[in-house]
Amino acid sequence: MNYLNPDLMCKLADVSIAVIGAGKWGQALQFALSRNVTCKITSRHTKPIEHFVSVEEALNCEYLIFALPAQVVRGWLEAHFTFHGQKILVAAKGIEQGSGAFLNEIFAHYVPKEHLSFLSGPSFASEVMQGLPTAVVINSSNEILSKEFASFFPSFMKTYTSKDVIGAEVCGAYKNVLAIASGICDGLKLGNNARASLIARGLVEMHRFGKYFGALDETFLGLSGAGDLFLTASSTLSRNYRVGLFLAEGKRLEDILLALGEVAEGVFTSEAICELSLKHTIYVPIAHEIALILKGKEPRESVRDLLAD
Ligand SMILES: NC(=O)C1=CN([C@@H]2O[C@H](COP(=O)(O)OP(=O)(O)OC[C@H]3O[C@@H](n4cnc5c(N)ncnc54)[C@H](OP(=O)(O)O)[C@@H]3O)[C@@H](O)[C@H]2O)C=CC1
Ligand SMILES: O=C(CO)COP(=O)(O)O
Repeated sequence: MNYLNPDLMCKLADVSIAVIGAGKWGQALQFALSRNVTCKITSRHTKPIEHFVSVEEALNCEYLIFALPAQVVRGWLEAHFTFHGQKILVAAKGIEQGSGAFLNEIFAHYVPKEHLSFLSGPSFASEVMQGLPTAVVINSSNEILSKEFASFFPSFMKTYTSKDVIGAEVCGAYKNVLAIASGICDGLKLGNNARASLIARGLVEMHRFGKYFGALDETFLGLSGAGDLFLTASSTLSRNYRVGLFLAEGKRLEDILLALGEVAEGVFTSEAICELSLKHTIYVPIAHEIALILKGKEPRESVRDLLAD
């Protein structure tokens, strides 16, 4: 059943929109948007998906949704993208390792700010793929753009809008690191008290980090912050949480990532957060310990250090 009014449905029929990146999230977003619009999709590898098109054809669409891992976005834009008025929704969640650049900073080299928006909130691709109720936030300095993208989403996905781009970005990226921490905590069987404390302290830590970059308090209490953190840090559906579980079992990171076969952004973002916190003197003890564990530190030693801190 579609409850959209007939005028809006006529307009939606003409929308030209494509998803860039046919991984788990890209395919789930295409599935969701296809309830209302004809949504094309493209990817590095050709896939047998309806409305799969070439990169060139996708880039000719008026609306583009980027569902690529954060670490490859800059290279992809450099290789393929020319701006000719497209409106963009960035669906990735991560901070670039090495530069410490936020995605809005990377995209700003290619696209004017008023053409950019960012998706956030608790949204496992596998549940969106089943049409289960999901709430997300579209964040942009351009509220008209946020509302345009919001109008494309199906009724099972409730969309909110916000102007706090940096807040949404920090929350989406930081919670992946905290999900690894939570997976480690559960993998070590430290108990429910420990996990709740870790998630609560994690929320304080990501708030402190985000405030430094100008994020709004309310973003951390809402869907983008607490919502996505609670989801990801407490479910084996999360790839980042599963990375943590396997690290606690003593598995090697290379083997974990190979077996995962999908991106776990927290692995790279933990390093980016450490780089930024060092540069700007921000206290980020959990992200710091996760970065050390990913480089080989014994997880139990990190727990001891965090408790002693
Ligand atoms: N999965 C989820 O539940 C959610 C994911 N996200 C975020 O969305 C982003 C994408 O995640 P997800 O789709 O799940 O990840 P996947 O690992 O499932 O897919 C990654 C996609 O990126 C493409 N890709 C990988 N490396 C390159 C490269 N070097 N050049 C071009 N394309 C590349 C792959 O293309 P190909 O398959 O053609 O090789 C694939 O389409 C991440 O930032 C993630 O945090 C956000 C919310 C929910
Ligand atoms: O961002 C997500 C849900 O909102 C997906 O988390 P994972 O990448 O850890 O699976």
